[in-house]
Amino acid sequence: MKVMAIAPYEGLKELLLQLGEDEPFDLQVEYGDLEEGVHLAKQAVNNGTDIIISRGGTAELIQKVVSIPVIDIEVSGYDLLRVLTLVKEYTGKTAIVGFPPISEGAATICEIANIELSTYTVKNEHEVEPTLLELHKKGYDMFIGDVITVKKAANLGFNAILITAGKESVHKAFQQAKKTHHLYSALKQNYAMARQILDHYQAGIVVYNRSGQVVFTNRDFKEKYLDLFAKVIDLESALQTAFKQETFKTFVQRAEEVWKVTAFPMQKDFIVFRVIDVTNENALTGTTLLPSSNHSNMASHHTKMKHALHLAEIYRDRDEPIWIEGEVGTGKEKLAHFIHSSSKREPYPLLRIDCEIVQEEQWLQLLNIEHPDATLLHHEMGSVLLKNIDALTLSIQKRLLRLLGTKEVGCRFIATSREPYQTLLAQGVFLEELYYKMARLTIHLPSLNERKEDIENLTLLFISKYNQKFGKQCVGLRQEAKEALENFRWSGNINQLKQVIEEIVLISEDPYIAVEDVEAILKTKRSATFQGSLSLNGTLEEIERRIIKQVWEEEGRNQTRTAKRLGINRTTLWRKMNLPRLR
Ligand SMILES: Nc1ncnc2c1ncn2[C@@H]1O[C@H](COP(=O)(O)OP(=O)(O)OP(=O)(O)O)[C@@H](O)[C@H]1O
Repeated sequence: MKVMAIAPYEGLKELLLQLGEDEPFDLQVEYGDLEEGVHLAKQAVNNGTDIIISRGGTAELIQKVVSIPVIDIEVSGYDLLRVLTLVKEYTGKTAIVGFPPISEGAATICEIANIELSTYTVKNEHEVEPTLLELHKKGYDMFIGDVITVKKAANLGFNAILITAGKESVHKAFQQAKKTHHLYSALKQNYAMARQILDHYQAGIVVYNRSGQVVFTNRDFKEKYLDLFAKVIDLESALQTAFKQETFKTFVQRAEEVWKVTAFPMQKDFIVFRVIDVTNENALTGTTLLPSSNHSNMASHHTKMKHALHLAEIYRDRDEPIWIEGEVGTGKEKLAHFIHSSSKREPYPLLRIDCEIVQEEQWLQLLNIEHPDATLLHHEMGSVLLKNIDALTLSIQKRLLRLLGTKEVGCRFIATSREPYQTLLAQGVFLEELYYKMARLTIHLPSLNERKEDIENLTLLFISKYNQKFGKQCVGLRQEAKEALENFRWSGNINQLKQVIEEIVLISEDPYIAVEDVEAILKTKRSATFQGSLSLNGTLEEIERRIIKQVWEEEGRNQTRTAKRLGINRTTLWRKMNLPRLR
């Protein structure tokens, strides 16, 4: 055991050296008062000292800055008795000025030994000087106290006697140092073991205090996450949430990596974060974590579309689920990305669940109420896009409803539906209760045929995109080409327009797209109709299925209009084509 004793006055250094000779530990003694003592203590810690011994104010200051045990050589009754006996015969007026342990102890001894002395208590260092001055005015000319009192009195030119430490006090401090070291060694060993376990733990561990300072990290965290963690996570709100809700769970997307983050409070003032890299874990088919991105190009000239964008801006920072309705390819998903990426949840990714693709068993994994780590429950801080929610089977709808009813789900839901909700409810294919839960805020997107005034701008946008892709230099559209696009019936909406422009840009040779190129491509789209090249091969059931699919595509994948055009009801349509999987 290595002990460093820091004596705030020279005499104590001598006593410590003398008594230390009989002790079994390795003792080094230095003289140093207050700040000087602190400086020595810091050096001692760096040199591998196990325990520090000091006295009074110096010990107190050292205790605040070092993380090893500091033993105070307390003022004992003997120390007081000695000094009181010394001044007993002094004829001037004497006062004892000190912190409570000194002043109260002295008062008791004076009473027992019948010594007439006044005692004054100070609560901190700054009170010493005014107290001395005040007492001096009252006629006191001798003061007794510890190093601080004596130094201040000397500075003011008053007489003062230091309460020095006696042998008993120093012996007691040595005993205490040995006991403390024994206890501290055991704790140190436990700590080292815990540290080793955490360093071999296959997850990054970091602990923050309330002010956002790191107080602990394990090896995995230091190696993999240290530089980026505070950048990819909104630390202030993460700490606030974890303190408030006792938990914080989220996924974080960083370039190609996906991290699963879980946090919880510890001992009131700290938050422990566990970070696991789940990039290579098998993602469920149909679910994707998408980083937030910039979607500034959604502007429109169309009144209804402008209204939809205005609503999106109002809704983005609210936590209620949003239901976006619109025909196939009208930009529902794009709007969902815009809402998420421009919201307060932007630091976290958007979990996209394609309800047409995700299978029943996968849903069980996503919605597993019994499992606290179920993906949906874990994505508390981000947004979840339920793409084409109208394709959910009733049994999954019931499970989702149950989950929403039993657990606090922290993520913000955005659902998109190709079918108008009135139809879904009237046909009984969607649970009314779930609809009202998921559609607390609603946005309707107009079809492209309704917003012809946007066709030109969208076309220019897509031209620039495909110029880049194919190395072309198209700079615009001829008037007739633009009119041809505006007069076309866009059953697949923006999605279809985008695909058409891709083909046009690819075949076009002129800087301005000619109407002939547009017509050539649009013709292929039109010819894919009933009368056109519909194959009559296969069984009657297969041909019927092909016809239904054709009409469904032409009607913008709208089940109601498809059913109406074919003269059958929606339930029959569902049964015949198992529509949700028809893509
Ligand atoms: N305002 C827009 N500006 C540019 N591109 C857009 C815009 N809106 C939609 N798109 C593009 O059109 C395509 C279809 O959009 P999106 O997937 O968002 O439609 P959707 O309504 O969700 O489709 P679905 O009905 O198939 O789910 C995407 O490639 C998207 O990038």
